[in-house]
Amino acid sequence: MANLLDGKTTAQKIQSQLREKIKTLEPQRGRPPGLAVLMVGDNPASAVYVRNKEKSCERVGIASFGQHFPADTSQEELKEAIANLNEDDRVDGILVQLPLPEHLDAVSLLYEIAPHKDADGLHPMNLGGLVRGEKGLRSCTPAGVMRLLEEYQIPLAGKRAVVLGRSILVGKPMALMLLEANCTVTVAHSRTENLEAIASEADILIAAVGRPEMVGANCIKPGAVVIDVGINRLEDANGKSRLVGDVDFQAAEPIAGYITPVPGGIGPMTVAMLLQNTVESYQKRI
Ligand SMILES: Nc1nc(=O)c2c([nH]1)NC[C@@H]1CN(c3ccc(C(=O)N[C@@H](CCC(=O)O)C(=O)O)cc3)C=[N+]21
Ligand SMILES: [Mg+2]
Repeated sequence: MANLLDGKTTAQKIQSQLREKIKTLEPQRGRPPGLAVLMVGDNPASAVYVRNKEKSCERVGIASFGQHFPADTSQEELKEAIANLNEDDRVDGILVQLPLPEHLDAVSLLYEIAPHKDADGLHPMNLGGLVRGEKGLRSCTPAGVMRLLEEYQIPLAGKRAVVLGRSILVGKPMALMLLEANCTVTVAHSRTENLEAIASEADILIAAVGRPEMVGANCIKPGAVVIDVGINRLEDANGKSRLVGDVDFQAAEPIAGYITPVPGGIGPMTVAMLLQNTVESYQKRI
């Protein structure tokens, strides 16, 4: 049976370290770090994540400046809200919760966030820094994956990594971070031919496709490190909802060497990295 990569415990450890850091910095600074999460509309999954983020902020001592906008909010109104937060000295991190309602253009909004307050690492400036291998704010989910691999001292240099998915939020930055860690990286996606054959060559397999339990036994090399980034809410016959990843955990666990659970894997690591990015911006500001 595979070893479990415990994101929940690791995230708690990171959060306690951040809490200690804030305790020493806050008296010197005269204010706590601040994070603003902007949510538009009533996507129930987003509402859960945003609530989790705010609870975690409270636990470590980060002030929340979250704003919840109605579904029919205009692009201009959001731009103005971001501009105000850019100017607000109490705010160190800004995040626009994705996905946004159809009528809004997420890509152009991400340009509006001041790069030094970009807690999600999605501003073109920060993505560009990642491409160039510079230090800077990093996308939270792939950063969480890297941090968890580091925690368990998984060797990466020279290993074959396969990323399933090519989103701007996860797949693309994930591939670049693995490349920076000297993996040999392949990105596979919905148009990839022979996906199973490619996946099963991976020493490190990252599943970020957004399809419940799509990655099965035929995708996994014996002993591989399997990282499940998927968060899918399924309803069972009794109408009860349960959370599953992109990996068929039951099928994968006997084959993999290491595996992340869902829940308790990359989800909590994502939140921990968001808080860490916020504290990093706070430390850098005068
Ligand atoms: N701009 C932006 N940045 C994001 O980082 C971002 C986003 N948009 N949109 C949505 C996704 C999803 N996401 C999660 C965060 C925490 C959990 C999390 O805490 N999951 C818990 C369980 C939570 C539950 O019970 O529902 C776990 O996996 O153990 C999951 C998913 C951040 N996202
Ligand atoms: Mg895809």
